[in-house]
Amino acid sequence: MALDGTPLDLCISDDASALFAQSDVVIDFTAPKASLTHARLAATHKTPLVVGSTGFDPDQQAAMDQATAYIALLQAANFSLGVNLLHSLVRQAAQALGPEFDIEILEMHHRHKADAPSGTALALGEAAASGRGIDLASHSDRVRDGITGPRTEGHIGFATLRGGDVAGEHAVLFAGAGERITLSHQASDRMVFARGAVKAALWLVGKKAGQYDMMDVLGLKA
Ligand SMILES: NC(=O)C1=CN([C@@H]2O[C@H](COP(=O)(O)OP(=O)(O)OC[C@H]3O[C@@H](n4cnc5c(N)ncnc54)[C@H](OP(=O)(O)O)[C@@H]3O)[C@@H](O)[C@H]2O)C=CC1
Ligand SMILES: O=C(O)C1=N[C@H](C(=O)O)C[C@H](O)C1
Repeated sequence: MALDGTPLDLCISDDASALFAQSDVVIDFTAPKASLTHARLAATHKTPLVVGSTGFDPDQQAAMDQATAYIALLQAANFSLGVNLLHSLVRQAAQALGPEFDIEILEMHHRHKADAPSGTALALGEAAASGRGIDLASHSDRVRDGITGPRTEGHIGFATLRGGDVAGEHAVLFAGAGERITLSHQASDRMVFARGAVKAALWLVGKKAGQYDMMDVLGLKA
């Protein structure tokens, strides 16, 4: 029942298997281990699945990828229009500016966030690395502490802030000699993620098994 008394027609249950069996599509924003369980249930019931959870380690992500042989799986670290557009802008800037510009990615989230750097920061890192033509895993500095020495040339740096109720802020800095460009996005309301996820779920129904992301939904694929 909504606050104004309107019936919501929602069913709340702890039977995930029944949920997957009876749904046209499922949206999951939980945590990596739970999302893996849900991907297995989705594969069993052939139910399309939208996943927003972040913080998967490489083995967990590989297991998620395997599910795409059986179901339409749409996974995205960020369901806002702005961040998905930012991916394209970052790739373009990284390519145009070249290696004389150092790339640093800064993110801030609310005090409850479990994973760092955020999934969005890592995805923006992937976009920058692809614009640069480098592999992110072997060209990133995710933590700096103590006598670190000079910046490692060509690496992409990450910095993480946590506090309060910040919905999600990301900035990608391109720092060169005598000038700096910053591309940034601020989410001021977590509803942008919820609305994006519902849009993605409606888009995913009826799609063949495979891997999809928010760029597919928004028509932003290069
Ligand atoms: N892609 C995007 O656009 C966005 C992604 N996220 C990501 O979504 C995830 C959740 O974030 P957030 O909502 O802030 O986190 P919360 O901790 O507020 O919510 C997580 C929810 O998942 C539930 N949950 C955890 N494990 C299970 C399980 N095994 N079975 C069923 N439910 C489970 C929790 O239930 P309980 O409370 O009972 O433990 C809780 O309700 C994070 O990984 C976050 O980074 C968040 C916002 C946007
Ligand atoms: O945990 C959050 O809140 C968010 N998580 C996602 C991430 O890790 O990038 C997306 C958004 O920034 C909010």
